[in-house]
Amino acid sequence: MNGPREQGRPGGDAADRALDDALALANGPRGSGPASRPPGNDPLAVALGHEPDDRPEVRPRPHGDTVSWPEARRIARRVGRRLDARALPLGDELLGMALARALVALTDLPSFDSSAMDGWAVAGTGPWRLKGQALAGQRGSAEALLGGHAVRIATGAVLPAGTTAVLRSEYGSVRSRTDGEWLHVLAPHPAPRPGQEIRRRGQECRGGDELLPAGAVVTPAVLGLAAAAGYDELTVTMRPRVEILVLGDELLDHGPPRAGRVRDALGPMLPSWLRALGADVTGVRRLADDAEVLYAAVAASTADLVVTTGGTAGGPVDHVHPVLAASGARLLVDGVAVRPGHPMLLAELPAGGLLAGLPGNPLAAVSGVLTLVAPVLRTLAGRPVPAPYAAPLTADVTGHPVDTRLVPVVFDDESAARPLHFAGPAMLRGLAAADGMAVIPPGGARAGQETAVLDTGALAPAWGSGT
Ligand SMILES: Nc1nc2c(c(=O)[nH]1)N[C@H]1C(S)=C(S)[C@@H](COP(=O)(O)OP(=O)(O)OC[C@H]3O[C@@H](n4cnc5c(N)ncnc54)[C@H](O)[C@@H]3O)O[C@H]1N2
Ligand code: MOO
Repeated sequence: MNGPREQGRPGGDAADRALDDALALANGPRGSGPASRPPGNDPLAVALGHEPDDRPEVRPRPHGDTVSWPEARRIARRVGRRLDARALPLGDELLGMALARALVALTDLPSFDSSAMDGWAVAGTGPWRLKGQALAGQRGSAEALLGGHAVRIATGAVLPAGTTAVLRSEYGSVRSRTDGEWLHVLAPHPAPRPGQEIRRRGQECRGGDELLPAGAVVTPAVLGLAAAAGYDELTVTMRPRVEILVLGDELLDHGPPRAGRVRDALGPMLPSWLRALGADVTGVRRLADDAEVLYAAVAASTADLVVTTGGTAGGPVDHVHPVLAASGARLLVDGVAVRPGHPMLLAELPAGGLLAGLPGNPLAAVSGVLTLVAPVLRTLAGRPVPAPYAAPLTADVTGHPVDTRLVPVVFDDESAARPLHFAGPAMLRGLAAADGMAVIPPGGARAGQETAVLDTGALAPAWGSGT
């Protein structure tokens, strides 16, 4: 606040003070936590399957019993349990993890009265006899400042007892006289008010105050706050361990598509996407279209969530359903009324892990990430349900008669959502240019209609809230 243009500006300090007071008080003593859970009657939250839900356990579904898109999201949110918590040292590894316990202030912050400016700590009215100096990091002087005395002081230095105000350096001048150095207020600045430029102990919080609630996602700012508050480690919910199995004999891992074969688009895309949603991706394996190979891979996996791609439909080499049946898995979602992506599924494996079966068409697989994988990961990782986001559409979007559609959109200058072309189930061209996926209800949506938009993570860093 005291940049070069502020220097010597009469009245500038009053403006600074008003702003400082406003900033200190803006969020009240509780601060602002992560997005609070949307209330149960918020239609947008209901449309996204976000509303609070205390129904009993999710039941297995008969084969092929398609559920609505919001219901699939609700089921996915409720099937897993929050993973164990662990204390980890303050560092990058924590980014994107959720606090398992509230972050509670260990001490008052600031923990001592200090100077907010470089200048002089003064006691009483001036001119002041000047003696000594106090620097940041030094223990406070044992000697109290007497009335009519001043000491040179640096920003952040402990305030000597007896200080009534700090005069910032650009507002004062020191004159040498035979009886020593004397500090005067430089005209036209007023004499400092009692308490001026003093950073009081406990201004930001008192020891024991909740700085952030449990569930808050660790961001760079949270790391900074935790360090400032004196933490060396944070107790966070473990990242869900995810194994990705990419199925399909037709897939190539290098060079252009050729001879009836296509490049694997999901192996390169899914790991970073799932990491951005809080997962620890333990492996990505390409598997042949062979039921025994898939059975063995699923049986051997110790991941919290196995994600398969391809093989969910009823084609001659679509082995996901038969392998799940042979494994004794419980199908929790078997088909969702959404385009693209309707053959997606979610199952509980006998050993307790979960399996999300994503369709092979690449945009359909992304639909499965947004519908099933993101809510499952959020629950396992203890992350809060993000606040729903809606934007008006710039154009009519044709709907499916009974299914929800997910359509890639880009935000225009007015933050309206413009539907993109090249949004077929096998295409990624629209998605790659998109800011998010609009949720088009059955029957379609008109231009100007407020529509929920899911974050597709184009700009979201690894600690982003996900969808
Ligand atoms: N008789 C029916 N056939 C299909 C139906 C249906 O309801 N009845 N649904 C269609 C829909 S919709 C989808 S989506 C797909 C889902 O099929 P699968 O999950 O079994 O996927 P695959 O058959 O293995 O592959 C579909 C398509 O995607 C290509 N693919 C697969 N993996 C990748 C990858 N990693 N990278 C790029 N492309 C990939 C694959 O080559 C196929 O072209 O079923 C429809 N059929
Ligand atoms: O589920 Mo498929 O989505 O339309 O390609």
